[in-house]
Formats: sequence, C-alpha cells, structure tokens
Amino acid sequence: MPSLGRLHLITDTRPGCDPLAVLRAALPVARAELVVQVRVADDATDREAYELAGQVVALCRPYGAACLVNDRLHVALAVAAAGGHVGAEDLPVPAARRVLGSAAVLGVTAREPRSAAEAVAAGASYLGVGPCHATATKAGLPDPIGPDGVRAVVEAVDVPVIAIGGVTAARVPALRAAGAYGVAVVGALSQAADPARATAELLGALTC
Ligand SMILES: Cc1ncc(COP(=O)(O)OP(=O)(O)O)c(N)n1
Ligand SMILES: Cc1ncsc1CCOP(=O)(O)O
Ligand SMILES: [Mg+2]
Repeated sequence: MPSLGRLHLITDTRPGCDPLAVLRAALPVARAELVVQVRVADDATDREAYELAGQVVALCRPYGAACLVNDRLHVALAVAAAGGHVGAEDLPVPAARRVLGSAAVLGVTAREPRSAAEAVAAGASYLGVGPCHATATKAGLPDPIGPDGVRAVVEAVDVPVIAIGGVTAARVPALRAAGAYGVAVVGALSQAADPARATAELLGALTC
C-alpha cells in the first residue's frame, strides 16, 4: 500500500455545498498528502455516488491523491478508487476487506482501544478516530473523546490514526501530540471562505 496522506477531505454533499469546488482548491495545495473520502447523504442513489466518485478519482489522479469511498464499497470498486471507509453500521471489517481485496486501503471507525485493535486484526489499514471535538456536521454522535481518547487508541494499534470531528488547524497540534498520524475534515474545508488557504493551514499544522 502506498503511504497514506495525512489530510483527509470528506466530501460535504449537504444542500448548498459544492464538494468538487472545494476539492479543486485543495488538490494543488495538498497534492499527494490529500485523501478524498467520497461521502454522500444516506438518501443519495448509488448512481449519484458513482458519478461523484468517478469525478473525484479523475481529479485526484494527476496529483497522486487517493480517493476512498465511504460505506458503499461496490462504488469504490466500480470507480477503481484506492479503497473505502466503514463504520459500525456498514459491512463488518473482514467482509469489507474481502470485498476490496488485500491491496486496497480500508479505513475503519473506532472510538476506543479494544474495538480499534479488533478492527486492525480484521484488516483495517487505518483508523478514523472520533469525534475528537463537538461537531454539527453529523448528528447523533457520542460525546467527544478529545486528544486523550485519541492517544488511548494510538497506543493500542500499529496503523495510522486519523482524528475526526470538529478538527480545525488550531486543534491539529494537540491531536498530533496525541499521536494522530493525520486528520479528517468536512467543515474546516467546506465551510472555509478560502478553501485553498484553509488547506495550507491544515497541512502546515500537520507537517510542522
Ligand atoms: C476518517 C473517518 N473516520 C470516521 C468516519 C465515520 O464513519 P462512520 O462511523 O461509518 O459514519 P459515516 O461517515 O458513514 O456517517 C469517516 N467517515 N471517516
Ligand atoms: C462523519 C463524521 N464522523 C465522526 S465526526 C464526522 C463529521 C466530521 O465533520 P467536521 O470535520 O465538520 O466536524
Ligand atoms: Mg459509515
């Protein structure tokens, strides 16, 4: 598996958002440090997910950025994405690994050390750990775990930990100090007045 990028941009497909415009701004700045996770609304059709993911794969290719698909692994396969991301309501990790194959990137959501270690044993390439901080982007999440919760997971596994939930550039140093390899963001880029500049700020915080 090629080395994983440290800045994960999750597409914001809520009404009024333009995920491809955000991606076009972020790609020339972050290049191969960018991982784009295509995440569509639950009520989006597979056709909509496929068309968005195909556009993302094409945009990422010249920059060496990776595209992953959230939840819908058949879409990941259909567009030849680098892999996918699953959580508790998606395919179990061993099944997801079987679907994607041994060479693909498989991200798995984890909140605490025990399930994190189980996910890695079952085939996770990296873990998405959070919510680290409060977020309005996704409803129904449990309480934030903070940098200490991230550290507990980092100490239990030997794969990259990607911190997610309310991540801003200002919060990156504490997450890195807790051992996070990288971060995943929705709002920090999709709600930014200047997504290229916000990308540079996140990247600077991740790589200093
Ligand atoms: C990097 C990363 N971490 C966690 C998640 C959350 O996945 P999941 O728990 O399956 O929730 P949904 O995103 O599917 O609503 C993620 N997508 N990416
Ligand atoms: C999908 C998801 N899972 C945990 S937090 C989250 C959303 C993160 O969005 P934001 O970066 O805007 O807080
Ligand atoms: Mg999911």
